[in-house]
Amino acid sequence: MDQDTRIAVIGGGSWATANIKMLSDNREHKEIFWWMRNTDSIEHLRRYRHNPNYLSSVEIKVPAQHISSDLNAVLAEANMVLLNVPAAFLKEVLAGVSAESFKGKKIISAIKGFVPEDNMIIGEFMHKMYNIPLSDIVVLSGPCHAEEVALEKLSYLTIASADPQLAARFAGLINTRYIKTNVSDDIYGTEYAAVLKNIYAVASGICNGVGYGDNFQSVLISNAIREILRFVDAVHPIDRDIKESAYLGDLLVTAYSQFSRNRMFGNMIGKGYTVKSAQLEMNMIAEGYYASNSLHQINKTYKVNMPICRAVYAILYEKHSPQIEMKLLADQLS
Ligand SMILES: NC(=O)C1=CN([C@@H]2O[C@H](COP(=O)(O)OP(=O)(O)OC[C@H]3O[C@@H](n4cnc5c(N)ncnc54)[C@H](OP(=O)(O)O)[C@@H]3O)[C@@H](O)[C@H]2O)C=CC1
Ligand SMILES: O=C(CO)COP(=O)(O)O
Repeated sequence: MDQDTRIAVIGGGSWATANIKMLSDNREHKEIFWWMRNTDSIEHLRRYRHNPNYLSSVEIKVPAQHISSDLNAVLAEANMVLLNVPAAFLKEVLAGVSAESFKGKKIISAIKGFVPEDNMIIGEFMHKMYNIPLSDIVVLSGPCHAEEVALEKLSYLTIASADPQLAARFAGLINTRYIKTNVSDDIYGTEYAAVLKNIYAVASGICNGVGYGDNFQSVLISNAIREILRFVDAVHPIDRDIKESAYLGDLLVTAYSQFSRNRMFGNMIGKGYTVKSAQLEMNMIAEGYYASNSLHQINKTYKVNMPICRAVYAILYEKHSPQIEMKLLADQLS
């Protein structure tokens, strides 16, 4: 791979802002370009060097002329593309982009969600829709919340690719004093686990919202990791240790953290908010809501026993009572 790194970050939310910070703080030479849809935010960033709406304390060091709402222009500058828009909007954002625009570029997905209409993880979607070779795809996963990156709290990222050299190369571009990196070749398992844990974080929030305590939550989460293992083993059976940070760690941080949007969203649902009112209240993305529906569709093929995901789907999409569903679920956990 050429060492001249020109990386485009696509997305303007919290995690994109955190990724910009990590890439900027990392010492390896690189040029960074940034696409976001919000032109007011771009103006603000150019003048004041802070993203007005997400992680606004973070100082942005990307040159003003490298920040743009013209996606094709930003892609044209880059040889690496870090995708970071919520999965539900990825197709819409990429609507005017051809496979040619991605040709020869390395694609890093920092998204933790399914493309809704296609029910595909992002790596699979980019491979199938844009002909990106699997060996040019990198999955960037946690456990890591954007808010703690802003505070420079020590965090670990997992970087998965079928090409170990590419994974190591990207790790070398993002590690810093406060970011350590693990590399993995489990692109499917890393991505599926990162998407599924959002559904369990919603479940964790729902339980809290309806009044269950820490004792029950620990049982819920130990059952959740078994569900994740059953699912990833069914979809992509390889030898993996589910206790590694990319799987168990990401589940734990999202299910327990004060910063988790999925948990926050679930908590509101448990307290009786409708999906719409919870989404409006948050003003941030809870991927677990969309993932719940896609997982329900995907699992019609695999038929994995996933009672927690089934309960979350019933609450979010079939309008079942959170109290009753959680009571029914409690009888199935051990
Ligand atoms: N936050 C985190 O700690 C982490 C997040 N991730 C993942 O990163 C991805 C992005 O999440 P995150 O940055 O946190 O998101 P945020 O909730 O911080 O921000 C939401 C983003 O979505 C954009 N958006 C909202 N509606 C639309 C739309 N209709 N079309 C296009 N874009 C839209 C917003 O743009 P605008 O401001 O213009 O409305 C904004 O950039 C998700 O897959 C998430 O799971 C992964 C690891 C950690
Ligand atoms: O993926 C995350 C942490 O690893 C972020 O989770 P939330 O979207 O629930 O905040």
